[in-house]
Amino acid sequence: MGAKADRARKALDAMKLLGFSKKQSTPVLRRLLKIFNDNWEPIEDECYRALADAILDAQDNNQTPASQQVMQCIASFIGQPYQQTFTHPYSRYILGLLYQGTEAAQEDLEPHVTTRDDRHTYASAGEDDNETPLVKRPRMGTSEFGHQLQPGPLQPTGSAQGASASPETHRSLMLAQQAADHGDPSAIGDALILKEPKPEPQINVAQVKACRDARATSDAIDFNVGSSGAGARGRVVNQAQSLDSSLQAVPMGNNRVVSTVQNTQDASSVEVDVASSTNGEVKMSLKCNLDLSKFSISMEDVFKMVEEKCLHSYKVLPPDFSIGKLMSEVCQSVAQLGTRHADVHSNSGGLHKEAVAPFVQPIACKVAVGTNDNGAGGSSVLESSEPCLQNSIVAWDPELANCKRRTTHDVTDISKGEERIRITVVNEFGSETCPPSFFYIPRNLVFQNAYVNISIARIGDEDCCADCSGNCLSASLPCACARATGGDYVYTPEGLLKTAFIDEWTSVNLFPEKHHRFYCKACPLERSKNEASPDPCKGHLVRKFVKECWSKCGCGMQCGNRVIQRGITCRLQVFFTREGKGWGLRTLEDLPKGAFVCEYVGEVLTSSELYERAIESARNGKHMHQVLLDADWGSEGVLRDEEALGIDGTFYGNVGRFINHRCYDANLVQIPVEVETPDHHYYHLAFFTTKKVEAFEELTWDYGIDFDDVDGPCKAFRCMCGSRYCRDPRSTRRMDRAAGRN
Ligand SMILES: C[S@@+](CC[C@H](N)C(=O)[O-])C[C@H]1O[C@@H](n2cnc3c(N)ncnc32)[C@H](O)[C@@H]1O
Repeated sequence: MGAKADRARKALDAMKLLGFSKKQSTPVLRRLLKIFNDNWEPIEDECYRALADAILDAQDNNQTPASQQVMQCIASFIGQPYQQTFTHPYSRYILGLLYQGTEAAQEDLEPHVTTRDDRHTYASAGEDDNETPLVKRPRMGTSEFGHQLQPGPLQPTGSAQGASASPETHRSLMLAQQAADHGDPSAIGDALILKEPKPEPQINVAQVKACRDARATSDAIDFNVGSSGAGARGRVVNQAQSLDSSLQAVPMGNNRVVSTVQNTQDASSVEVDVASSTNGEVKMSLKCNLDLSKFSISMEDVFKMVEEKCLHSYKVLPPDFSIGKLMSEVCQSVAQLGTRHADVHSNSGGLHKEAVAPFVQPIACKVAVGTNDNGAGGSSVLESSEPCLQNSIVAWDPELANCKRRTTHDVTDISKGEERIRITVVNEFGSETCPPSFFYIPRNLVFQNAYVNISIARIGDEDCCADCSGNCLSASLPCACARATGGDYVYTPEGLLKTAFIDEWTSVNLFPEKHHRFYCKACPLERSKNEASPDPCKGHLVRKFVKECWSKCGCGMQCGNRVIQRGITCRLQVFFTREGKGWGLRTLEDLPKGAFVCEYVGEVLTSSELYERAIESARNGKHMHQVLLDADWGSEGVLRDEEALGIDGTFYGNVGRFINHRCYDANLVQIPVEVETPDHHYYHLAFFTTKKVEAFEELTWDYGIDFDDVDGPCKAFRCMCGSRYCRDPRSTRRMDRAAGRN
């Protein structure tokens, strides 16, 4: 028996001991081997924990979709049997992708395929609830203050690859699951990080088994859901009664979508039918083979029962979860897809335009100009007498964002579809339904004078790996891009930043006094404050860079040395903090140490533009939210103004602008990442986790504020981070510490 077969046998034996059959374990093992490029170690680690987790995950995927829960509830109300015998279509889809190219793909999957549009259709039928972690993952445990807080150089804690194979494995699989939860098959490709993108399978309609033993009298349950999202009405009708005449059910491809939930073994089926009219109404109906003629069912009771069932199945749902809302969202999605469809048609000559539903407002809230809608809530943003620009965030005044323009936030996705994953907004404590106004941008934009020269010609051979192919991390020798980090890649094969690097960066940020500072001869910052006689430079921390492969490299987008350029992949939520810090950002899933969360994104400004904005805001008694890109100013000689850059997330930004400050033991660290430009005038500022973070924990970073600097021009907010190491002398934690109470 070959070594590989021997290892496979051992793995299957180990699974057998855990109660998993060979049939259950074999395809999952094949899949893991593919994910890990035939590397057995992460699979064998911790007594095959990754394999066991993956098998459980595959089983988890057999969740009951909400539409089917509705049918079950109705069946149970009228006392008819309802037997669930199907597989979750998305889990099937994930498996389809994971198994592609393997024998298992052909062996294990029934012919079930769906087109991109049909997946939307199915998602519309109540499957795609991105707002909530429908499948609660097992927690990985959090080590409190997981990294060193003692001054002094941090010791690398060993190779991250070996040290935490299991959580990393877990994360790969979680990402795949979450991608499927989101109905985003393209995300699955990335979740698998090292897999080549595969062509999508093709079929017309999402089909799953359902309603096995139901009687065949074809009744329909119609839900009239207001397109404004105001609520949901329902009634049960006989199939003979068709959709209201006001709602023209037009053929699929215009404004009607039909998703058949069908048992492939018998003829019974549940049909989800969504139609929209030209006056903006959207109507959804579920048709099932149940004899409802003798029963009068309250939709309220049905919804309540479905909600309870969802809670039972999915474990974690937001407090305001309701089937009514889910239905509303289905209707909005139909309308939005209809609008996109309209655009396509109008661009191609306006044909069919009249058949398309007008745009229906998303669940949204408008923020009025000039309202005193300070997202920072109870936190005291003290006003500065003088504009201030430091190496990190100084203070933030969301009101300032309001004074320029007013925008509308979609609380079901603050990114308005700009990110690959939806980012919801919730406020469990206050009356403000959404954060103050700003424009969401997923990537930095140059404001005006900043010199951001992205040019292929400027990238020399030494700054790219043109001869590479596929995934640089699996090459026998590190490519040229790894030279920037001492010839070693900073990422693990699972896409996590290695522990040694995180600890090093964290140390620089936490203990700047222990690290090298660069003092400019002619500091651009001081120059922008006073060109005629600038003050001496106050020093800039020298920070190490990550260098990712990019377009001039021969590798592909799936290369393991490309992480931040793929964008946000973890499930995030903007929420209102209870401590009075205003809005914050949290994760909805467990994250291992080293996970990329998001970039700090905003307008790229020159140091004098930043300063001008700071003056303007100080004049209004306001502060701004600016970060300097000064990590490598020391190697640049004398910088011209247009080369000394910073990022301002006040008016245009991404979720990074919601990350609050925490003294010392923050769970994120900001790291400079070079992607498109070899010089370090411009770079990306990326947030990675410094330790394991549990689902629903707030994400924080240490702004580096010196709270003791009471004489300086900048008056920091009163810190409410709650850390036992809080530096703010006004914080109760620090006062307690000073009094020897903790
Ligand atoms: C980058 S913004 C973070 C998002 C902000 N909380 C919001 O509502 O938009 C920074 C501002 O948040 C508030 N903030 C952040 N961390 C804080 C903390 N630890 N304690 C009190 N306020 C905090 C301060 O008003 C600060 O100026």
